[in-house]
Amino acid sequence: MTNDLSQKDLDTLSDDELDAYLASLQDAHLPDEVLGQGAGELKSGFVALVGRPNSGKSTLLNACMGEKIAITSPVAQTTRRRLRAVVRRPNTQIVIVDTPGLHKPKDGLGAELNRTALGEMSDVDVVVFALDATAPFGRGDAWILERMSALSVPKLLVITKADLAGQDQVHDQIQAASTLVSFADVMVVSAQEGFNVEAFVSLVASYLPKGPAWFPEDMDTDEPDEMLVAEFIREKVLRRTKEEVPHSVGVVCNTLERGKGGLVRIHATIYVEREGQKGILIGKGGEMIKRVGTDARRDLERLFGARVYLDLDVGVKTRWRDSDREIQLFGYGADGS
Ligand SMILES: Nc1nc2c(ncn2[C@@H]2O[C@H](COP(=O)(O)OP(=O)(O)OP(=O)(O)O)[C@@H](O)[C@H]2O)c(=O)[nH]1
Repeated sequence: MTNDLSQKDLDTLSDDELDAYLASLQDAHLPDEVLGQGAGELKSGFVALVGRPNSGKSTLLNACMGEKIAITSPVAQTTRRRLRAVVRRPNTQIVIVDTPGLHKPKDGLGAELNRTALGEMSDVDVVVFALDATAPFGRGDAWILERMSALSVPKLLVITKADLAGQDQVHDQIQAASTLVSFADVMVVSAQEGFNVEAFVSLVASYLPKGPAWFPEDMDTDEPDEMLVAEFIREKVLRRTKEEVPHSVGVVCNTLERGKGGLVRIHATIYVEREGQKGILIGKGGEMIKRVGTDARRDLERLFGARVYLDLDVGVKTRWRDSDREIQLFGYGADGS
């Protein structure tokens, strides 16, 4: 089909012909390296990491990236947004989509996180089920696998935290999961020790189609800087506080400015649900909030490769986890935007 049809010609095309014409135009404007010509054909696509909370999804994503993009913690439901990050290897671009852990929801936030994770499964080229080698296989896992079994894309099983488990445990997990889903492949990894991480990347890549580079060379994630900042700060709160405080925390990055000499100035507010939690988070003489700030600044300086001035304050938003509006304002769940 010719590349310069007039509007009149376009009006005469069927839907299929119009699709083909638009695709040919798009290809004509893409550079060779994007189309996978020249340097060799590119394999690329989207891969969803799903599983129960705490199964090690975000840690595995970071290990594949070789840098920290996703926040991790021992607190279940650490991940509250779908996060896309690009793992690059020669002639390969894998967009890994980290999703919130699927669980039985106790509030509006939990329900939204589940919706997000389930939604991502249906819109990718490959789905990877992350199963913690050390956590007893349970109804939660079975529930996720039932949903996965209906998908027509390749399904992979990754057994995580191999450094903590014996061979029998790993074997039992593989058996239990494989009775519910016919996996195209299985891989056992320890993201913490770097065991089989590269093999996992190669395995995933082998299931990707040939395609365009979905992300530009200099972009590792489509997550806005403000959101990464808010999440990095939230991670430090999760790691420093206990009991009900971690789940009640939401963080907003109010301003982020790059100043003279590369200094990045950030002002963020950490919200909790009750005055008592606010007291815990500030701590005696402001000790706790200072620690959170110091921890977060260290990570943020690594992220931006620049000095960071971090100004934190603490606010209260009563029962925000049951308010759809507040959940959206924080940017949690949904399509991650
Ligand atoms: N020993 C060991 N611990 C790990 C490994 N991978 C993850 N963990 C730990 O397991 C905990 C949960 O890891 P995350 O990566 O946050 O798990 P997640 O699946 O993203 O969790 P959610 O955000 O709740 O869905 C953290 O404390 C990690 O340090 C591993 O390979 N070995």
